[in-house]
Amino acid sequence: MEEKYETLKIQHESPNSGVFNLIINRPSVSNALGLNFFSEFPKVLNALDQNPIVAVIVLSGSGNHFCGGIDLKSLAAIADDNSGDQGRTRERLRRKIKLMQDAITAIERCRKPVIAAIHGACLGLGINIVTACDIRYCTKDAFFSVKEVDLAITADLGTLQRLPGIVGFGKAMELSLTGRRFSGDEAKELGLVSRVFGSREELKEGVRTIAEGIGGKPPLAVVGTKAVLIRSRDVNVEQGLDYVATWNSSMLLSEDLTEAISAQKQKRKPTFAKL
Ligand SMILES: CC/C=C\C=C\CC(=O)SCCNC(=O)CCNC(=O)[C@H](O)C(C)(C)COP(=O)(O)OP(=O)(O)OC[C@H]1O[C@@H](n2cnc3c(N)ncnc32)[C@H](O)[C@@H]1OP(=O)(O)O
Repeated sequence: MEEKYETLKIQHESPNSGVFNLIINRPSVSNALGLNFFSEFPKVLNALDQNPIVAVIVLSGSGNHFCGGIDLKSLAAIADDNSGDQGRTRERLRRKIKLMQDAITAIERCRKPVIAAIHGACLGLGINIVTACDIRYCTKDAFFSVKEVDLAITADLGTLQRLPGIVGFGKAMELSLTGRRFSGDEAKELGLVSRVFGSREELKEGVRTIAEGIGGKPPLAVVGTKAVLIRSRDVNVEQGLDYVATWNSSMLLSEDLTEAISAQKQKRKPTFAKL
């Protein structure tokens, strides 16, 4: 994790903390992201996932905005490939889109919770990213837009699949067809974010406290809750219950369980081994 990245920065909250800040780091272009983001992001998330010190990841943006969307300069490079036969050209583009989708889905594949802390603009690609996150918070001055439709793009990196489950089908349709801007307060009303903070400092501090809280919980139960909720979203109740039965039949009996129960009885703070 010492590696340098072009689009991202990693900060450990403090030496004793399980919270790591993953920061989108292209402030000079409002954190607009090009192709290199899609190769760096899943690599970094996987490294954080595999690192036992990491309990929770907080995703934020440097500079004035969370994410100004796809880098409009690189959008042309993604789509502008007309070499060779049409079939092969289209198949190449399909593969590129699938790789970009996988980069966003890496958030869900990461076992550790990923919390989005959003300030300023969260546009297009930004919405694809935050809808894949496990929890979202924002500042009062944050603004959002499912902007793809205005650029003649059918959003293809997850917004149309994940947003309806978060805000409801009708609202997702309205936001995606109009591409209209909406505020942090409306995002809260819609259920897109869980809480709105008055300033960026308050967002940072509030999210850090929440992340530290989750980071202090039994790690097996935290990763289990994320895995089972995401799985249950995509299958029916019976299949979801079957999945959690199998999950718990292999992971319920753990030292975490003994420690959690003892600590509660003894009215002390529990300590858990890292994952
Ligand atoms: C296969 C397809 C996959 C994914 C597709 C995703 C679709 C999308 O993401 S759609 C959304 C695309 N984004 C936009 O349309 C946003 C355009 N930008 C803005 O609206 C504004 O710049 C802003 C983000 C709201 C920021 O406004 P402000 O704070 O007033 O700063 P500016 O002076 O406007 O911008 C500063 C600097 O950033 C550059 N920039 C902003 N956004 C982008 C972008 N998306 N791509 C490239 N560059 C961007 C802007 O040009 C400025 O740079 P200068 O060098 O100073 O010009």
